[in-house]
Amino acid sequence: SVVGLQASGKTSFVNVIGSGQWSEEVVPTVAFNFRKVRKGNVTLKIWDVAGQPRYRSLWERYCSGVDAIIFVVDSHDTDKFETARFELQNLLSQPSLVGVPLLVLGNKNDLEGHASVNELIKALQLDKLQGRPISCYSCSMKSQHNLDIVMQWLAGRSH
Ligand SMILES: Nc1nc2c(ncn2[C@@H]2O[C@H](COP(=O)(O)OP(=O)(O)OP(=O)(O)O)[C@@H](O)[C@H]2O)c(=O)[nH]1
Ligand SMILES: [Mg+2]
Repeated sequence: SVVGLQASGKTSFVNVIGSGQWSEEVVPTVAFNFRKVRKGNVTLKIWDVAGQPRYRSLWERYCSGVDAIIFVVDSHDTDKFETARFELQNLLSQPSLVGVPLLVLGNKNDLEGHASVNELIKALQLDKLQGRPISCYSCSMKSQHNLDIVMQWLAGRSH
């Protein structure tokens, strides 16, 4: 399940891994989309959930029972880190999501002034989280930087 604040790049991520298609013009997601992506021997079934405030109450439902939660952050939009931290910590405090692996993507690292992985760990208080596997990568859907390690991580969560 892919969650995170609006305009962080969730749908761009799904588009890029699904079809290699990058676009500046992506329509904000309404509620959610489901997509199947085949990569080698692995088929990913992905919930791409909308990030605007009115849809955030859907996140928990779409994250329960999944093999991994991907939380996408716009690593260039530092003003939104506090809201991202709040929403992430709130989501992960749900009893239904205990133990579900978490992958945090600091997206848009093609933009000058983006936060590093260490800055994201601090801002989102990822070091406070316990009881689940957690990884955090800096990446860009635009340049496709680090998408290979993201795919490796996801393949490792498959069963
Ligand atoms: N520069 C840059 N822009 C990006 C990147 N990824 C996404 N964007 C842009 O960010 C904007 C929002 O992307 P979306 O993929 O629609 O974001 P979203 O998280 O799905 O947003 P919601 O569906 O509203 O929750 C679009 O204009 C994208 O082109 C990136 O890696 N670099
Ligand atoms: Mg979207």
